[in-house]
Amino acid sequence: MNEAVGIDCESLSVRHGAVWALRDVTLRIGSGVTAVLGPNGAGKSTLLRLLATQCAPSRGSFSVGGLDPRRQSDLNRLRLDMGFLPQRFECMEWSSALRNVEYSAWAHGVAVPDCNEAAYDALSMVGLSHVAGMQVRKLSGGMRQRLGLACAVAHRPHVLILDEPTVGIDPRQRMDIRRFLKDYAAQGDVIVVMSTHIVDEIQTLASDVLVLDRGSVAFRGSLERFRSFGGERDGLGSVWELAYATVLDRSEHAGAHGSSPVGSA
Ligand SMILES: Nc1ncnc2c1ncn2[C@@H]1O[C@H](COP(=O)(O)OP(=O)(O)OP(=O)(O)O)[C@@H](O)[C@H]1O
Repeated sequence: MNEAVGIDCESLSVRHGAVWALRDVTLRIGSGVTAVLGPNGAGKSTLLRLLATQCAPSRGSFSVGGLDPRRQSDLNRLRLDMGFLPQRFECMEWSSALRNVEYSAWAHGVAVPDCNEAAYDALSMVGLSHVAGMQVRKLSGGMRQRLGLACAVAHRPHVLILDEPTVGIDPRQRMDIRRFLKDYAAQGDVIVVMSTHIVDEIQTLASDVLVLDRGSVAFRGSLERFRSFGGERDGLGSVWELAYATVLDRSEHAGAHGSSPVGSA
């Protein structure tokens, strides 16, 4: 995969009964880290699950580097080059952390003799080498989250889809994970799409920002452009939180008046 490669979404929509969890999302996600923000229920997890090929859209389509997941051969290739950390990470509770990561590496096409080294590398990357032999059920919540990240990256995918990867993790470990993700994305031909409610963490990590609101794109643009909505600090929130609030306010206003959302692309 090269620099020009990205994820192209065309009118992506997901409907659950009467609820449109995602509505006509058309955008391109390039290499680097794209942070996905939005209120509870905005459609972030739905979008990430779609991109991770865990579900199909009700309408619309997307492709990754020209691979169209509607074609079985493309889907197979795509899944081997993709890592996904879902919001609720499930794994083999009675097996060791190492076994779980080895399994994930193997399931993503790593040759059997290489799985052990790949798993150790991944555990080391997320700071879990010291619990490699421990049963997963004995890990703390934050350790589990990091294990999920290790499973997602063990096969060194070019596309990494992460649903709130830093939730429940203490501040120091959060910093380590941000550093890890930044380094991972800096390989140049890697696409990282991650959702977060910790708006401030995007400044150290993201190159691009996507804000969803009620299933639609409320903002899509560079980190710098997003920041320009932040104005001056008023003591209640950081410039990033203010930018987020401004974008959502404008999105609500635009929705109420039937005009285009802020900065959508
Ligand atoms: N399986 C489902 N059945 C019915 N409705 C669903 C289902 N999954 C999601 N939804 C609805 O779709 C909308 C988007 O949900 P989604 O989980 O994508 O939001 P989110 O932005 O990830 O929220 P959060 O920040 O709380 O994780 C919500 O209204 C949710 O209730």
